[in-house]
Amino acid sequence: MTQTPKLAWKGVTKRFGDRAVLDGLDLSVAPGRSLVIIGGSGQGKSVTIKTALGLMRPEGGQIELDGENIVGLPESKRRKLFSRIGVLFQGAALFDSLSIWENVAFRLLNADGVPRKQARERAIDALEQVRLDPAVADRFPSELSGGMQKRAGLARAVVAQPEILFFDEPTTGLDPITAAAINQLISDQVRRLGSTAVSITHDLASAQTIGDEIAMLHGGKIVWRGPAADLHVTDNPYVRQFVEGRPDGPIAHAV
Ligand SMILES: Nc1ncnc2c1ncn2[C@@H]1O[C@H](COP(=O)(O)OP(=O)(O)OP(=O)(O)O)[C@@H](O)[C@H]1O
Repeated sequence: MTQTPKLAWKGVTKRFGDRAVLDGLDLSVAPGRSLVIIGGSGQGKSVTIKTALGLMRPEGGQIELDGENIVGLPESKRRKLFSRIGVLFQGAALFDSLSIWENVAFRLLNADGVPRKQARERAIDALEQVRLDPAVADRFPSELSGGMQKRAGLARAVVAQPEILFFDEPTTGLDPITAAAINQLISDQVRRLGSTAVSITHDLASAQTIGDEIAMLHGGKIVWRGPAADLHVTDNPYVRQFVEGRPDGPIAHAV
């Protein structure tokens, strides 16, 4: 018997005006696996994640978590579902007016009703997991470098030990060395928690560090999927053009 995927998009369609950004998207990720979605700008990578988070509602298809459709869940059920999910948004998305520990513990304090003292301890543990000094806990986001903010965002994503982690362009705006450190931390945390991970990135080095598997989204569908190591050997024309950064090829003709 085949294993039920942790998360699956089944025939998902999402339109904006006349354009179907997702056009019958079929994609799934098995429990404990890390899937990275690559693809050109505007191809619907963020929309794919937003539909799974319930931030955008698809017009067609199903999105299944552990085999159960989660499209159109009422708010109370959606909130419950969120307690099983951690997200690192592009730009870390920390609240400027909250200290770092309050940012990291936001969900514990505001959704899970964890007392402040205990929430602070858990936040500091999570900061240590991402190699941030406990002294950072009482500082504010504006006092941290971009790389440290990403680490704090990662600590917030993992603090409640989620079953599923989403990473939206986790290394955008970082220098290559800091980006490599963040990729390694992401990979370590996903493995430590045994979580299922879905990431989107433009950065191929990032895709190969954090992904067991890579899927390429183009024209609202997955045009290639394979083990991360195959990215550089597949002869799929979409992947070849993307990896080699060539302006000519099926991607240029399709847009
Ligand atoms: N709320 C919205 N209203 C209208 N159009 C939208 C909305 N959100 C996304 N789109 C459109 O959907 C398409 C896909 O957007 P999306 O952000 O998912 O692309 P992406 O693959 O993540 O691109 P990038 O790599 O540039 O971030 C784009 O053409 C975008 O303009």
